[in-house]
Formats: sequence, C-alpha cells, structure tokens
Amino acid sequence: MSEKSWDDSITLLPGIGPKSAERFGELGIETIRNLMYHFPFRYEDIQERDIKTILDQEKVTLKGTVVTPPVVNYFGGRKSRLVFQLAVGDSDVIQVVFFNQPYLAKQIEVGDTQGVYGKWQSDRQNLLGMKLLKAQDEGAAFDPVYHATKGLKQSMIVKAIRQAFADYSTCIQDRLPAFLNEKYRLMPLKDALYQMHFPEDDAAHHQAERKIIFDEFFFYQWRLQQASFQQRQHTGIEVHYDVDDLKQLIQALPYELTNAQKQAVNEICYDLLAPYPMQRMLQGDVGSGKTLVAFLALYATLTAGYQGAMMVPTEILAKQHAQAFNETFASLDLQCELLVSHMPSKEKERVLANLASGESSVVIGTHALIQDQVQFANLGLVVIDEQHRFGVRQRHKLLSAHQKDKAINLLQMTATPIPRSLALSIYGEMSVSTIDELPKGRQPIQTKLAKASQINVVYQHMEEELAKGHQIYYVLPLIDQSENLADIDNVNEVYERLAQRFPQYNIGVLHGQLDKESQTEAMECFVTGQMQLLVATTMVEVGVNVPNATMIVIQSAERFGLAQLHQLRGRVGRSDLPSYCYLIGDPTTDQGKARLKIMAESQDGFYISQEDMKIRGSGEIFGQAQSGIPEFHYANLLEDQVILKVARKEVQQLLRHPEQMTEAELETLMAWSQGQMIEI
Ligand SMILES: Nc1ncnc2c1ncn2[C@@H]1O[C@H](COP(=O)(O)OP(=O)(O)OP(=O)(O)O)[C@@H](O)[C@H]1O
Repeated sequence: MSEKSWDDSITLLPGIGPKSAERFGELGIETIRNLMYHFPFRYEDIQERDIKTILDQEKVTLKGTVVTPPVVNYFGGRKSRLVFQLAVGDSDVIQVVFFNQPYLAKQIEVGDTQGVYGKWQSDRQNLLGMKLLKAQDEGAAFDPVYHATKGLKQSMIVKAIRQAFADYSTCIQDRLPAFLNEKYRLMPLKDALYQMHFPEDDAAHHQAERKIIFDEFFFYQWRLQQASFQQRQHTGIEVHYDVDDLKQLIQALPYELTNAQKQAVNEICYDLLAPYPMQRMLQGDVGSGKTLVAFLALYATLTAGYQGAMMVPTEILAKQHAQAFNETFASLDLQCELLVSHMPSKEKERVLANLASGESSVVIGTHALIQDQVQFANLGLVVIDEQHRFGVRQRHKLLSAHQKDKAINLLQMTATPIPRSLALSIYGEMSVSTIDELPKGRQPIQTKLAKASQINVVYQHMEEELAKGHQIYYVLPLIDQSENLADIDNVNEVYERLAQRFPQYNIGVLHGQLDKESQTEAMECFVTGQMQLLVATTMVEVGVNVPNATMIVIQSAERFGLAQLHQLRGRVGRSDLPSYCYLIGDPTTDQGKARLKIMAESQDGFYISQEDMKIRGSGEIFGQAQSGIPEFHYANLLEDQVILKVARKEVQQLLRHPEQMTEAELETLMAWSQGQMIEI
C-alpha cells in the first residue's frame, strides 16, 4: 500500500463515496488537507452548566442521571415527541423533550449518566433537546458548526473531520521554520488544526487561531517578497532622464498636475535615477490620474535612451492607452506602439522588429507582451496596470525575460486605495506612491439607489442626459468570469428594450461572447462619441476613459462587490460635467442593503473597500479578487494587522539570513513558492 499523504483524496476516508465527495467538492474540499482547513464558522458551548444559573431560552448543556425510560408519542402523521426525565444537580429532576428524533430512544437507558444540549424553558422546567451528547463529546467544551451544503449534513462533516484526524494526524506537515514556532510560541500545526475544530476552551482556540493566522500571512509574504528580493539582488538600470525636457512636457499639458500627481512623478523619477531597480506601486482612486503619471515615467525613460513597456489587462484598454499616449505627446515626434494578440500579422511583425531594433521606444500591450518572440533592444522600465489581474509569474516574466546585466525598473499600478500601513504589508517590499486627490473641477458623482420597479424614473433621467449630448453606460452583471448564456440573453434583452425606448440614439452592446473585432468596434464607437448608449457586462470596468459619459446605470447592483461597483462608477465623473450613477437592485438581505447604502453615501475608494471588508469578512465570491486585495482563508487583514506586520518582518529577515532555517526547511519553502506544492 502506498504511503498516506495529507493530500490524499477524501474518498479514502471510510464512508465518503462519490456522491458525498461531490458535495464536499462543492465546498472546495477535495483533499484531507482541505477538510482539515474547513473550519467551523461558529461553536456551540457544550460545557456542562449548573441548572441554578440558567436563564429562560438559553442554550445549554445539562448532565445528569436518566431516571425514567424514554417514551415516544407520535402525532400528526410522522411527527413525534420523545420524553424522559433527568436528575441533575443535587435534587432537581427535569424533563427532556426531543421532537422528531424517535431513534434516540435506543441510546437512552435508565441509570445512565447522560449529557443533553438544548434550549431551557424555565416555565415548564423543560430542556428542549437539540443534541444528545456522546462519549466523544466528553471533555469537549464546544461543538463545531460548519458551513454545510445541500445533502451534506453537519454530522457528516464532523464525522469526516474526526476520521481525518484519526487517520492522518501524522501526515500534517508544519512548513513554518521551527525557530519561528518557538520564537512566537505558536502551537504545533497538528494541534492548532485540531483545536480549530474541537477546542478544549477559549484559550486553546485563541492559540490555535494565532498559529493559523501567522502561517497564512507568513506564506503569503514569503511568496510576495521572495520574487522581489531576487530582483533586488541585481544593480538597476540608472535612467538619466532629461529633466528640462520632462518639465517642458508637463508645462505643455492642457491641465496642471495635482499635487499628488507631482509627488508621485517625483518619487518615480528619484527611483529611476537610482542605481537600484525601482519596485514601486502607484495607487490611487479611480480617475485620479494614475495613467498620466505612468505616461510621464515612460517618457522620462525614453529621454534617457531606454525603452518603456506598459502591460494592461485588456485589448480595449491597451488601445485606449496607446491612443491617449499619442494624443498626450502629439506635439513630439514620438509614436507609441500597440501590441495585442488580435492584430494584422504584418503590423505585428513591424512592431516586433522595431522593438527589437530599438527604433520604437514605447509599447503598450496586453499579455501579448510576454510572449517569447518579443525582444527589446534596451528595456529600461516596465509599467503594469491593474497589477492584480496578472499572476506574480506573468509580472516577473516581463522583467526577467529582458534583463541583461542590470535589472529593469518596475512600476505597478492599482486603483484600490488602501491605507499606507496596510499597503506596505500587502505589497511586500514595494515602495508605494499614493495619489489621494482628484483633478480640479471634478464634481461628486450623484449616486442613487432605485428598485427595479422604478426603472421608468431612471429612463426619464437617461433621456435628459442623452438630450444634452452626453453618453451613458448601462451595465449588467455576469455570474462568473466566463460569461454564461443567460447573462448574454440578458444583455440582448435590455438592448432591445432600450432600443425601443430611445430609437433616435445609437445603442451598442459589449460582452465577452462577441468576437474581438466587434468588441473593439463597439468600444471605439463609444469612445469617439458615435454611440451614445453602451449596454455592457463588466468588460467596461477597468480603466475605460470616456469623459463625455456622464451616467452609468448598473442593473442588479446587489450582485456586484463594492470594490467593483466603485470601479464601475468611476467610469463617469471623469470631466467637470455633473454625473450620475444609478444602482438598480432589490437586495433582500440586510448585508445587501447596507452595501448599496455605502455606495450611495461615499465616493472614497479607501472607505468603501474598508467597509466592504468589514461587512463581508473575507472569503466571498465577488470583491477582493477584483480589487486586488488578497483574499485570506482565515486571517483578517484589518483585525490581524499586528500578526501581518510580524510575519512580514520575519520574511524580510529570513530572505536576508536564510541560515536561520535548516536546509530542509528552506527547500520546503522554495518548493512551495515555486508552486510545486498544493496550497490550502
Ligand atoms: N491633473 C489633471 N487635471 C485634469 N484632468 C486630468 C488630470 N490628470 C488626469 N486627468 C484626466 O482625467 C481623466 C482620468 O485620468 P486617468 O485615466 O489617468 O485616471 P486613472 O487614475 O488612471 O483612472 P482609472 O483608475 O479609472 O483607470 C483622463 O481624462 C485624464 O486626461
């Protein structure tokens, strides 16, 4: 028989057949490791209580001697009531009642000591039984309650987890270097995992949590910092840009840079000149003018004789940016190249040849930039927009593939503003520049909540905006990353409705199922103003810049994450025209209502993302993935900041002094960060 492993399939546990495995799969549980990390979301207190201290309706555990045999009465068809008496404390005899669990009768015998968890009804001196405690509960203080799924009962989950610990405890590997466990007095992983499910008491649970959170932050930081640490081991390309040239260009812009933009440009220029490779994150709220700052960095680079490349997540964005770059620098003899997957092959060949020869000094493109055939003559700066849309490896490929003797400068951008202290921890070793003000003259976007039944009011307002010559986005949700057909039907249906309602205007659709040419065409028509109303899925979310668009209507707004709604809303309010955002939705939960209310109240991206995290906790489907804030399994970025800081510091130290670990520990960590090991 082969050796047992923590990553064995749960189907190796007795009692888990293909059907239950499928249900566990719905909860993301496939391996023993997954199962052990499926923590309860709450616990029931099953510590025995003194009957004199119990309040009416309180849920408690009482223990005593069974004094009468259980009696089962049936009523109303298949309903039943099981009753027996229990002598508890010194002299009290109470009645225990279980509804609809007649089979429990077999487990109750007169004279036995029996514990029961239930709800106390003081007027009748009744304990409404919820659980008959078994021998295995002896000594346990809390009963775990798990997120379950249809067809998978709590009891099945508990049984599987108990079995997993019984069979696989010895397979649990603690990957954290041993000296850290000692230094921070962290519980061994094996015990921590067990205590997370079946805590002895509050203190043990708290210690278990510390270990789990520390581990999670540590491994996150390790992966993040390891990549940038390697990069920093090289000397960087010093970009001796032409200061006067850059100043002149800034003065020739049609507007003045905001102070925050000026500061960001200064910080970037300082890094470019330095002999170390720049590793900087540029963060700023939607529409704060990050792209322009990136353009200036690219321009500075080329005045020093180096090439610059900017990678963005979508073709639409690449085209828009390349065009904007050329417009911004229209007075100069400068051509920004565009490199995307869908372009005529002749044109692609030309661009590739010009980049390789050094004839072209700036290129903006998509993932196409990290293909093997792309060569640069002397790449000095890489800018990555919406950095979280790319994997760590993709981001580094653009650097490492073109690195010669000196390291290339890296500027990453994100539209999710987070507080500085947190930013440092999240972005590892990167320096951070923050654009925390909007260009002058921007008016707040008037955000209104509307029910689906109030759509006519929204149409009325749309009509007024269109009549003024302004443009409108009408956005519909998509269920998952691959837009499904029901969503597309939805887009077409809304398109038909709007086409009937606004026959005099040019209306278009944009979604992922259209071919690339149609997508580009739709977007281009909207950008140039030939199209007034664009019905789209979230494809418009990232960075699209059409200043004449003054209204965005978001249908089924409750289905979006707050960070995403904020991004979408940021498509308007990009000029000094008054602008509007309608959030149409009928949220049914309090959480849903609270989230939309936050959107109506605030336009501060930082505040919104913080509230979002508070409301949702971590681990929801929408939201963080789009915002770039990493999603943790158990740790909470806001509440556990202290541990995050410690973990970050330890990773920093370890990268500089790996001798603190044993060879084997280092190997384990390296293997894990190269992605050879399975993550939890
Ligand atoms: N200092 C400024 N004064 C006035 N307008 C500006 C200024 N800086 C940028 N803009 C304009 O504001 C708009 C938004 O700028 P930009 O696209 O750079 O923002 P962004 O931060 O990249 O936005 P997003 O996060 O939504 O992609 C553009 O039309 C740009 O030309």
